[in-house]
Amino acid sequence: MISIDQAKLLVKNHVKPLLKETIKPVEKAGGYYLFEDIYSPINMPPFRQSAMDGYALHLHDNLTYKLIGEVKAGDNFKPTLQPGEAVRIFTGAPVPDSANAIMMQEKVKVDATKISIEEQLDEGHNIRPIGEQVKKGDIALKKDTKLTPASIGYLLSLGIRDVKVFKKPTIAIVTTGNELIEPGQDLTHGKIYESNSKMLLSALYSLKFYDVTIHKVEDDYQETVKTLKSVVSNNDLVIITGGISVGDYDFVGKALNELQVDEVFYKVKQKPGKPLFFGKKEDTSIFALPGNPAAALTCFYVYVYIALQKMMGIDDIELPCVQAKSISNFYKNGDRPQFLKAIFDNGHVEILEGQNSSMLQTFAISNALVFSPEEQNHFHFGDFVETILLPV
Ligand SMILES: Nc1nc2c(c(=O)[nH]1)N[C@H]1C(S)=C(S)[C@@H](COP(=O)(O)OP(=O)(O)OC[C@H]3O[C@@H](n4cnc5c(N)ncnc54)[C@H](O)[C@@H]3O)O[C@H]1N2
Ligand code: MOO
Repeated sequence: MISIDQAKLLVKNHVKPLLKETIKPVEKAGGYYLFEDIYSPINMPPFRQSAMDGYALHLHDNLTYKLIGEVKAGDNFKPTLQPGEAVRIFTGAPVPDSANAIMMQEKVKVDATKISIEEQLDEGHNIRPIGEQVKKGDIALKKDTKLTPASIGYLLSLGIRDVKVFKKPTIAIVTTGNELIEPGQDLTHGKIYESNSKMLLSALYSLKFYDVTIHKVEDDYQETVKTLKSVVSNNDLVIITGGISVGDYDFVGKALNELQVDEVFYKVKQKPGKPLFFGKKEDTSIFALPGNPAAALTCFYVYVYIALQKMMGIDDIELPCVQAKSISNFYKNGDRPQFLKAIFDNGHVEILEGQNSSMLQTFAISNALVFSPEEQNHFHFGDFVETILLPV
């Protein structure tokens, strides 16, 4: 059995960045990382733009101007202004070449075709220059930039419709067990509702990994081999739950062995999630998480998360961890280091009841996992504890 730190390091060392590219419509590229620098195809703004509703002026040394016309947003109208002339203008409208300042309308008195302004203006006042944000041909966004709603808006404002981004992994989730039935079916004796697959799917979606398929196998060796063979050869990442312990019907380990998946580790000294398996077959990473739902989700956040980040080429690859003040007393049984379901709030953390690896009831209201190291078997109210913040 290896330690948690050894297991994390093995995941970090064995998972390589995918470095594959794909082209996405900009609006569907949120959460992806740019595969290459993007050069701006246009100046932004593309023309001298008015920043205010008001009057565009050809400045002279007097506070009175002659009004000679109007330019609205969207107009392709280019009046020529002599010194001392003005046009009515609106926010976003193209400023005539011969106008060199805009006075906001609140500071203008209008008298038919004459206007007077309160004070002299500097050249360029309230005019957004051409290319103020980015110039045509300059780098708009650099390779490796993560696309956010703002960067998507920015790229669209430059007229860019598709972007080349790093491909995200293709992921298969596999559940195992004869006892599993779908919500909606009758709960006959001995059966339970299958929850791990969509719980993990939802965790993947919340991290913006969408290329995910779900596969279900019964506790049957041949069926397990057949399904695992197919998913291992067709995905970058395989996440199996259940069937990895030592029972007579736990076929996952044997099947992975038959498929010549290289075992990187099996069994980690931790609670929950002791029978965690991690292996590789060529470039595919394979995790077999324990079937117990809270153990499966904890292992997802602690280990699978690292693999996902590594595949995306991200260096800062663990979930954020802070020191928080415990508002609970906690006593640990046994010597395994433990991840504890908890609620973090403004520097304080409450360790919840129901820490058993089969229980989601308190995980359902958790937003953090408190780490209880091997050597520490209790926490008291007021102690500072290592707290992993979950992306929920
Ligand atoms: N003799 C031993 N028995 C067990 C050991 C051990 O060391 N020696 N370890 C225990 C620990 S710790 C864990 S964790 C479990 C892990 O077992 P498996 O990974 O083989 O998981 P299963 O037995 O298939 O399932 C465990 C539990 O979880 C439920 N389950 C499974 N899949 C789902 C799903 N998709 N949705 C909802 N619930 C699921 C399943 O019904 C079981 O109740 O082994 C211990 N045993
Ligand atoms: O390792 Mo298991 O997840 O403790 O129940």
